[in-house]
Amino acid sequence: MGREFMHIFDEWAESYNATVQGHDEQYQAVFESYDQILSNVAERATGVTIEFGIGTGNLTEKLLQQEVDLIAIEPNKNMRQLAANRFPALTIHDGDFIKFPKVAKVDTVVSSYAFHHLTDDEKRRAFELYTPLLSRNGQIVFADTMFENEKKHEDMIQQAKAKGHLALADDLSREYYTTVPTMKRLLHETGYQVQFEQLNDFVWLTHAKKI
Ligand SMILES: C[S@@+](CC[C@H](N)C(=O)[O-])C[C@H]1O[C@@H](n2cnc3c(N)ncnc32)[C@H](O)[C@@H]1O
Repeated sequence: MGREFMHIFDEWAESYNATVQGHDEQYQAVFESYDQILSNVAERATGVTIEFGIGTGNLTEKLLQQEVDLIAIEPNKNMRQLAANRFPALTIHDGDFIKFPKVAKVDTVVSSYAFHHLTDDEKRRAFELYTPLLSRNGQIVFADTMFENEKKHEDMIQQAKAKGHLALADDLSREYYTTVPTMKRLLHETGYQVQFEQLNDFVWLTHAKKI
């Protein structure tokens, strides 16, 4: 579920790695410190780790280097193909944050730049699904665009418009970017304690531990 933005990735897959490297001016601030952001997520992963929305596999590569036991999930066919070419030995499952192959216990759930494709109700549903799957000290580690509050979200849309970054402004208005207080509430209500860290002007780290 939350697959309504697939057509964007059909188009974007081929040039995605150029975007994260800063070649698209509109998205430079979103992908500022991209490599460190992904390392920050990967370094926290232990044991059986499920990654949602692997895209071209940039976080995946770091997770494989750390030798976690990885289950890779990606709903977009073009992205899956690019990642499959990069990691021929890895099975990449067609799935999403909510519909994914049945798995036994998981120690870590990770994702980068993807959770905003779910509405807040779907985010809650995802956390509810992960709670029984996670082991006793299980954790969720996500890096994604979020905002301190709704006003900050609106300010960033206006700033993007003022800079002529209309594609970014559209994206920030269209997709389901949430706020830190909402994320905190959803996690508390579904059985987690959580800490947040801001990693650039857009991206926050969410590190939740099952209570
Ligand atoms: C911006 S890319 C991020 C890719 C990679 N994780 C990274 O950090 O570079 C977002 C990815 O999320 C995937 N995606 C979109 N909707 C999703 C959903 N509902 N569940 C899981 N992944 C989703 C897209 O297909 C795409 O590969």
